[in-house]
Amino acid sequence: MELAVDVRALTKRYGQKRVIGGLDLGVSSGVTGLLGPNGAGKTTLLRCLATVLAPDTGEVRVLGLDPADHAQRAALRRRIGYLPQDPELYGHFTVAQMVDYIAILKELTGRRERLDEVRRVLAEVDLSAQAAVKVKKLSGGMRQRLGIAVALVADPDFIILDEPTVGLDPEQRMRFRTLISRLGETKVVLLSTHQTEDVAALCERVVVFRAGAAVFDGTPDELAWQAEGKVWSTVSRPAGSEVFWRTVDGRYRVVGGRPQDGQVVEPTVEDGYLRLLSDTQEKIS
Ligand SMILES: Nc1ncnc2c1ncn2[C@@H]1O[C@H](COP(=O)(O)OP(=O)(O)OP(=O)(O)O)[C@@H](O)[C@H]1O
Repeated sequence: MELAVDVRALTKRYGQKRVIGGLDLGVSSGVTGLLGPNGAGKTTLLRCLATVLAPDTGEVRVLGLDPADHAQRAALRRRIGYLPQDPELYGHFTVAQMVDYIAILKELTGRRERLDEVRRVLAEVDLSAQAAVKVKKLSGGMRQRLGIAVALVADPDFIILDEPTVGLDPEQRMRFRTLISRLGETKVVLLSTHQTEDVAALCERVVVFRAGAAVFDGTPDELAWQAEGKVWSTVSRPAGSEVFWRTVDGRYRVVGGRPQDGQVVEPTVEDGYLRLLSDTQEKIS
């Protein structure tokens, strides 16, 4: 199967700072999540794939097209939907006008066709009732949903979402998961997030980024297994330097070495992620 995203030896610097160093990544289908701490390079990678940033070195092919080539880049842009970290939305437009504007940029020329498309994507993100509201009057979560709607205009084959669930309330997050899971059946979706629950719920594959390198690539279950036998529940506060936090039942959840009186518990994706980060931190330091 041809890879939808094929990245070889990609590097990107900002001035002297190397943000991505020799990354290889292939994505074929479905929903892939990028996890990683702040500053790991997730947004930089997504911007390179969305053709808004050129890598310094390396090869990138998206949907078989080369973003470095002018004609292929234009062809690719027609097939990409992108939610940036800070989507540019025009406050004085209504919600419907904003989506219509993007539909024009996406070369939907017929008025009827655009009207249908505006209705379709607003319904997807549950914003139909706000179609006539000015963008500047939307709440943060509604703005985020509008950003997602904009990314879905013209039915793109490759959907890139940079922290799509930021600001969404629990109900809208569930709705978003259903939407993305459905899209993942026929489209390629790549999203970055800090929400390990979203990764567990909707990604078939997860890539963990750290300091511009992929330090894990596998299924959410495989990420959880990174912490197998290393997650504990205990009544007393751990004395060591392990990662731990207090849970609602008043006990402590510890990821690392066995604390005194610790009972081993089933790891989650979050546990696996924390374990992986502390392991790679130990190797870095
Ligand atoms: N335009 C820029 N100029 C200079 N440095 C930048 C620029 N954009 C990002 N950086 C730096 O590059 C590094 C990677 O940033 P990036 O936004 O790609 O990380 P991220 O993994 O998306 O982080 P977050 O989870 O906080 O969004 C950071 O150290 C950041 O400060």
